Amino acid sequence: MNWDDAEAAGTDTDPAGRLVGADADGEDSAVEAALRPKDLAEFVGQPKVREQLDLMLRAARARGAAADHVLLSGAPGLGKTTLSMIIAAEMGAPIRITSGPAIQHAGDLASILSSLQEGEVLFLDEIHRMSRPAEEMLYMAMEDFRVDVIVGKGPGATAIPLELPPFTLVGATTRAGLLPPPLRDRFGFTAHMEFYEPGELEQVVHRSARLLDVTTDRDGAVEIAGRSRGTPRIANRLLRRVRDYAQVRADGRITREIAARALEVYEVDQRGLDRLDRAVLSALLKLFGGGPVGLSTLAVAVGEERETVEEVAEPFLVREGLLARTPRGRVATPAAWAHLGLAAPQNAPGATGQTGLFEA
Ligand SMILES: Nc1ncnc2c1ncn2[C@@H]1O[C@H](COP(=O)(O)OP(=O)(O)OP(=O)(O)O)[C@@H](O)[C@H]1O
Repeated sequence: MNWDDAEAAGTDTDPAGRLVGADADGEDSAVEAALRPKDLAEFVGQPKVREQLDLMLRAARARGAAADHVLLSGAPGLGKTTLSMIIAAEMGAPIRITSGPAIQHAGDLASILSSLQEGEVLFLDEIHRMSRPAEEMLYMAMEDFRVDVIVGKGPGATAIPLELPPFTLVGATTRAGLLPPPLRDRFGFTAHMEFYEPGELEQVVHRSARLLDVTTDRDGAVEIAGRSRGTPRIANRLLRRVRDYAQVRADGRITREIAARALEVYEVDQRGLDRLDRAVLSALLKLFGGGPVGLSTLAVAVGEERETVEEVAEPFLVREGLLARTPRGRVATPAAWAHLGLAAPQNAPGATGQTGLFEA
């Protein structure tokens, strides 16, 4: 598993209710629809993806043809579902939404494909989790707009070809590396969604605040954006919690001070680390002098499962440059000491003469 995959996989297992988890929770699903940008112009950030998609969609529209199949990869909460809806809206086409885990049999896919209208967008979330037979059926559907429906079983089984109307498949995955090359190659356009810059998240916060009818000044938005781990879904969720605080404990307006106080209550620090992230870092620094220490030992020290530390806390700590996974164990970087306000001892990893540790 490479680091990107680890980050993506990690967020799949976010404990329910984790304020800084990137997966959608029940409350998110309810409000996300209202906060989703409706067209490319409203979609914040990802300038390259936007420009490339814009060109592709304009050209398809001019030709009066269905757009090419699109593969969107990237961590949860970065806007893959939103973009798929925008693609449909820009093409003036209806959209059908399903996911890999929902398609366990080729027959499930055949019934969806055979009911598509001409030009319809089929959004297939978590496409890497589709069953093998369904995946193979999809190859032909994507390339030739045709599927073979197998009728009967054993030696008497026959394949009945079924023509499909031209459609656009938008596949989304957190794990592009897991897609078999024949599937990946059938997408005419592939986009990797990056984490958002603080300035972009600030725009997301302003936009959502407007839609939620809450007033935030510039510094308030900056404060929320800085704690949102590069992810619009988290920015929107933190905004909602700060709004609650502003309504109950202040006059309803969001300023830097209100945002900081609110997120202190919810234990999300200036860099977006929550209680679990800080517990891992704190154990690594205070109990093990910054490491190296084995994952199992670290997990016991924080009273969590090994998988929770590895898949939920570590990916973000690695991305932030606070923790490194080395062949000899987990190691805190000099930035970790600084973040927790501790002085690194002379012999801490990263101090003079110890740098080799960080080469994994
Ligand atoms: N570029 C953006 N501009 C403004 N809001 C955004 C942007 N990207 C995502 N959002 C908001 O973040 C929320 C999550 O986005 P979305 O559901 O599209 O993410 P996703 O990548 O599909 O996540 P998952 O992989 O969990 O399905 C939505 O409410 C959406 O409004």
